[in-house]
Amino acid sequence: MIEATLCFPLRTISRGDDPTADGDDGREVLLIEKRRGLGEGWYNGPGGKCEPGETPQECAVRETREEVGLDVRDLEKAGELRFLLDGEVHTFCHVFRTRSFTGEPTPSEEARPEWVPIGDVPYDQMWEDDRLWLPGVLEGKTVRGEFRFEGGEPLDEAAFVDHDLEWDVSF
Ligand SMILES: Nc1[nH]c(=O)nc2c1ncn2[C@H]1C[C@H](O)[C@@H](COP(=O)(O)OP(=O)(O)OP(=O)(O)O)O1
Repeated sequence: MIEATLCFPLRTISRGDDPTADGDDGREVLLIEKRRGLGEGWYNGPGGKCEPGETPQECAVRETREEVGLDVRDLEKAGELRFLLDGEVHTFCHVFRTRSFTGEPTPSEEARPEWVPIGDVPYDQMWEDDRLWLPGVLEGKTVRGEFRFEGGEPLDEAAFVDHDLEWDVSF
């Protein structure tokens, strides 16, 4: 089983009196377009696999720095997601969000970062499960979820079959 993390940096930008602004109040999330590894070509939060001896929080901080050059702090745990492949736990993923960070998002070999209004998150270019749990996470909720895939490795080519979700959990 792989233990992994995802981190969603959030900010609110001022849109002034822009009449074309939509209903997300200038709230944005930093997504990456993943350039290699699992989920290559899709959007996600920065993140990756935990290294031995590392806490999930430390992993999320390290991966965000490595992938997009942003130093995140004060991470808030927002979710625990279990991704099952053919009945076995493939990845256990800790999800964090934060409004505290320093630095400017910078592309790396692994990722191209992009600030996205939370109403414009490109769910059709993401893992199929994301549309089920990410909107709530971006609204400040906590979630525990299990997502079942079938069809063998790699996970990102397997079929998403079904899921269970529990909201407002404590960690
Ligand atoms: N079903 C799914 N939905 C989702 O949103 N993210 C998923 C997912 N399954 C895996 N992930 C994420 C969790 C984690 O951030 C990442 C793990 O992918 P990888 O194993 O390719 O990690 P990395 O590319 O960061 O590799 P390392 O740099 O070697 O850790 O994929």
